[in-house]
Amino acid sequence: MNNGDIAFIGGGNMARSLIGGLVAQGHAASAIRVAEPVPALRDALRADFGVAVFESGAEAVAGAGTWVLATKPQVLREVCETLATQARMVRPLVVSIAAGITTTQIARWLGDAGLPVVRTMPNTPALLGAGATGLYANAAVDATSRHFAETLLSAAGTTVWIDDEARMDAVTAVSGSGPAYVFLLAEAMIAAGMEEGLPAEAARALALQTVLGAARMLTESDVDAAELRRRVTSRGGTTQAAIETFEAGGFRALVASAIHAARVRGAALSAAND
Ligand SMILES: NC(=O)C1=CN([C@@H]2O[C@H](COP(=O)(O)OP(=O)(O)OC[C@H]3O[C@@H](n4cnc5c(N)ncnc54)[C@H](OP(=O)(O)O)[C@@H]3O)[C@@H](O)[C@H]2O)C=CC1
Ligand SMILES: O=C(O)[C@@H]1CCC=N1
Repeated sequence: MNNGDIAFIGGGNMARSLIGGLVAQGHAASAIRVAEPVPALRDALRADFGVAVFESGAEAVAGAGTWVLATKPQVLREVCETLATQARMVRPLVVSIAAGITTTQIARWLGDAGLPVVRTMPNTPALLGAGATGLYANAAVDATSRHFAETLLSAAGTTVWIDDEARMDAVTAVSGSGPAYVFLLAEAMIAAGMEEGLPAEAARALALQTVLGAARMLTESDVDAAELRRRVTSRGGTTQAAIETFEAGGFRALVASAIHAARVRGAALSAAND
């Protein structure tokens, strides 16, 4: 990696997933610096990945050419304003993973409207290198920094560039929050299997392998989701009974409403924390 050390501001769930992905891909742990106020999280990051940990952001960014903003959106303004003096001196490449917060807000809070900022939206499967990340670069990001940001997030899985920043809230709603939807489906399938008489362990083993196997079929074959679904659904059979129940209950509209609510919440986070 070029651009010097990478400083993470915030060492919580998502930063941990990204750091895990980077280290697993062979990125030098000694070149990763993390600011995290919670001592137990700092200790775990150091023990698990060998990264350098600090209590304050000011210490973590010293010598780092790339800053990854990984705190909650609600504290990001304060975090940026604390680092503004160093940002004006260093002019780092800033990579944000915060939901909702725009590149314009980040550059303004860091005290330099011309700062290169890449707004990204990863997801937690990054920990396994199986994440999906949408990226948007503001006009100040040059080709080298764009490539660097993509390399950094590639350690977490697949990357997709988004040209219009307004669409980043839709990325958040589909893939940023998306793992939770799949986990909810898995929870519901396990609970329903138990209600139908399966032992808990059997329900869990069968539901989880089904999610994994179906995800592999979706990604490893050329056949689209609708056709894969049709191939499971024998006319007059058990799947048809289940799918008709989903459709009658408004499953597609419910998914659309949930994803819309997430997108709207992303936009609201931007306004509420400005
Ligand atoms: N979780 C996910 O699946 C995804 C999250 N994101 C985004 O990632 C960001 C982080 O989310 P997530 O990891 O879930 O949240 P976490 O709360 O797990 O992590 C954020 C961490 O930052 C710490 N923190 C707070 N203030 C500071 C500060 N001034 N300097 C350094 N660290 C600080 C928090 O400590 P404390 O708890 O004491 O406040 C916390 O440990 C959010 O902006 C979110 O939108 C993006 C994609 C997916
Ligand atoms: O729930 C959230 O706000 C964050 C952003 C995407 C996933 N988790």
